[in-house]
Amino acid sequence: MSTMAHGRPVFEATGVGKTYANGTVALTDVDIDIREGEFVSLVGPSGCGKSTLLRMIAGLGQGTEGEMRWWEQDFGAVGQAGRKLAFVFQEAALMPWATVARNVELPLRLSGQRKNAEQVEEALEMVGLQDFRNAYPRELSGGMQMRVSIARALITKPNLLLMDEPFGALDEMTRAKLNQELLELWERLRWTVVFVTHSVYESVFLSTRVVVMAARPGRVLDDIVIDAPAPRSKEFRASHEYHELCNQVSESLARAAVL
Ligand SMILES: Nc1ncnc2c1ncn2[C@@H]1O[C@H](COP(=O)(O)OP(=O)(O)OP(=O)(O)O)[C@@H](O)[C@H]1O
Repeated sequence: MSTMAHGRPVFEATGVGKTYANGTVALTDVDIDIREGEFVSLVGPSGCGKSTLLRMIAGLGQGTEGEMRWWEQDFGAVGQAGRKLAFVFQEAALMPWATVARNVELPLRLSGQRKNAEQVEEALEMVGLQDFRNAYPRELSGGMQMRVSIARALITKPNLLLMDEPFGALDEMTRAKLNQELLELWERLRWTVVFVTHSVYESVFLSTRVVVMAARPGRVLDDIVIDAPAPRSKEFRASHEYHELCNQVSESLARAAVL
């Protein structure tokens, strides 16, 4: 899987810094290079700038220093064929008055597209929610609501999927199940993913690379390649290799915490 690091560049940041208007230095001198097909997790102590960086990759907020490139171009090129990105937030953020199908369809409607039934079905099928197309969000568990949120991102057929702690609010069992499902989708569809998490275990299970960040000011401390082959499953979680990698990320995080 490490060979994928040689794919074409999807996102590159060089010397990127971000100082908020109130003077908080959220990021300083960040260099990061994300290649096609990678699954990159951002981990680090609270306040190290993970969400800030993810939002900047999404074009939601500019840096105050440095340079960012998307598919070797500026942000203006994002949205064209082969250069689409989608964002999944920690909260499922569904419209409570609309059915699952209507929620999933939203991005297509917002872009003025009609006759979306087939694509809605396809997206629902990817997350295993075909039988819930007419249900309302309140009728679903937290894990199912998050699946709807993921389907709503997938319907746009993104090339780059940005996920900000999507499973942070779920119980361990549901989280492990959704990790497995996400990985299976990633193995099948081969998007590039940038994933923010607080969980070392989750980051190692999912990623081809774990980027460890430190706080005050937010910066990249370590970049750890997770060179375990796909498909990853319960056996990988139980393996010696997995635990070794988790230790490596934990040690790096411990260093980040005392900096
Ligand atoms: N809109 C804003 N205005 C001012 N400061 C902000 C803003 N958003 C974030 N910050 C600050 O920037 C720093 C980085 O925040 P950010 O949310 O990116 O970190 P994080 O690593 O995602 O944190 P967490 O793990 O707690 O979600 C923090 O000190 C935070 O208080």
